[in-house]
Amino acid sequence: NNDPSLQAQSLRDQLNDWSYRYYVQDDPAVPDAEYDRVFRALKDLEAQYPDLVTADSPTQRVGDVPLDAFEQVQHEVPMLSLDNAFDDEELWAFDKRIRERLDVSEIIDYVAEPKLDGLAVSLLYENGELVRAATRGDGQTGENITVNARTIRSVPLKLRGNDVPKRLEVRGEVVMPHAGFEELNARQQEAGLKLFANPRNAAAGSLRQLDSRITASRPLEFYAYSMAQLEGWEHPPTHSAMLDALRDWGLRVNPEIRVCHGVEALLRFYQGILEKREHLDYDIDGVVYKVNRFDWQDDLGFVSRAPRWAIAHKFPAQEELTV
Ligand SMILES: Cc1ccc2cc(C(N)=O)cc(O)c2n1
Repeated sequence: NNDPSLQAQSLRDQLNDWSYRYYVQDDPAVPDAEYDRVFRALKDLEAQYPDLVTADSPTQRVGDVPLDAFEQVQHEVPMLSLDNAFDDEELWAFDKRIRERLDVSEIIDYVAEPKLDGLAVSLLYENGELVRAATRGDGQTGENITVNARTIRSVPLKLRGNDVPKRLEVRGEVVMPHAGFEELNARQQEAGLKLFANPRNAAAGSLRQLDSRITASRPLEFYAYSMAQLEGWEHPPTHSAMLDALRDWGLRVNPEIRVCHGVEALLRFYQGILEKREHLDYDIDGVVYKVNRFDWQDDLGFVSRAPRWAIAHKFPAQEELTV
C-alpha cells in the first residue's frame, strides 16, 4: 500500500509488537538490526510526513527540551512501604496473624516475588495511552517524570490490544541492570565524572534528570508489580490474575513471580531466589509476599503506612560493593 498513513501505522504496530515480544515475553522475534532498520524506516516516513507522528510512536520516546524543574504529583492512592520480616519465625507470625484476623483455618495462597532494589514508579494510562509517570517521593507526593519514563523501552507508551481499561495506574520498579551499571560507570570514569555508588543510585539519578536525552542514554528497565487505580475494567479477584492482565496489556512483569501455597512454599521460594541472587541481572534485597485474594487484602487493610497483607522478607545485607 502506498498510503503513507497506513504505512506509518503498520510500521508502528510492527515495532510495538516486536517490543512486546522482547520485553514482556523475553522472546525476541527479530535481531536488533532488523528492529533498527524498521525503526529508521518509520523515522524517515515521519520526517517526510510530520503530521503522521503519533504520541505512541516508538520514535517519540526521547524528549528534547530539558525541564527547568519537576512538577509535583499527588498520589491518589498512597504508594506504600512494606513491613519487614528478617527470619522464618517472623514469617510464621505474619501468616498466623493473617489467618487469625481473617478467621480462616485454610492455608493462605500468597504471591511471592523478588524485591527489586531500584526506584518505585507510578505509570498512569488513560484510554490505553501513557499520560503520566511519577516517582514515589514520600508516598503521598512524588515528581512528574513522564518525559523520562517514556525513554524506558520496557515502559509501553500505549497498552496492547483493543480491550484496555479506561484508566489504569500501574506501580513498579525501575532498575539498572548490573551490566549497564558497570558500563555507565566506565563511561563516567572516562569522562572524569562522578561514579555511581550502586545501581539503585544510578537508576534514581538517571530518572531524575531534567534532560531526558541523558535519561534516554541510561540502561533503565521497568518491572510492574501492582495496579492502584482501575476504571472501565472488572477488577481481577487475585493479585496473580492482576499480574496476568498487566502482562496482556504489554507491561513487563518479573518472570520469577510465583503463587505459593502456605508458609513452607514461601520459604522454599525465598531459598530459591537467595541461591539465584548472584546470577540475576539486577540487584534485589529480599522477596515480597502478598496475600493473593484481593477480598482478603481488603479485609486486612493497612497498619499506618504498610499493608497488613504484605511483607518483605529481607536477605542478610550483602558486603557493600566497593567501587
Ligand atoms: C505494596 C508494595 C510496595 C512496595 C513494593 C516493592 C517491590 C519491589 N521493590 O520489588 C515489589 C512490590 O510488590 C511492592 N509492593
